[in-house]
Amino acid sequence: MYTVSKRLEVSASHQLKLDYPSKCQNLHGHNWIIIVHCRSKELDHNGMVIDFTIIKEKIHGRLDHQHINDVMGDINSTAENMAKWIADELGETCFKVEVQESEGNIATYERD
Ligand SMILES: Nc1nc2c(c(=O)[nH]1)N=C([C@H](O)[C@H](O)COP(=O)(O)OP(=O)(O)OP(=O)(O)O)CN2
Ligand SMILES: [Zn+2]
Repeated sequence: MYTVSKRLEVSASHQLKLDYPSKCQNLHGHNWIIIVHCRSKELDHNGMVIDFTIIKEKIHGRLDHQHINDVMGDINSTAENMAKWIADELGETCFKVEVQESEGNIATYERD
């Protein structure tokens, strides 16, 4: 099994939809650190699990300097939901995504 990991930095804005009062409902921003992990038993004909540049285009290209709520539509822009959304964007080869919102706040999504 081969594994590749790609670290991305995404500067963007969001606001959470919550059923309790919170400062996080206000428009604010983060410099998210996102680590994407992809794996495959076989390499493609280019000798890759997935091209790092493709990961950057698909994720950084969609999220950086955007309003995350607009990109994710009806999905609440929590770090947990962002991690799942990123995994779904990349497809089956992506088995784990870590989303770090700030130094102490990290969410991880892993496929079963
Ligand atoms: N489980 C989750 N909890 C929270 C999320 C989330 O995505 N998943 N997100 C937020 C907000 O986005 C908010 O911006 C972060 O809140 P907070 O922890 O207060 O963030 P700080 O950067 O101020 O954290 P410090 O620990 O004070 O540095 C809230 N909760
Ligand atoms: Zn936030």
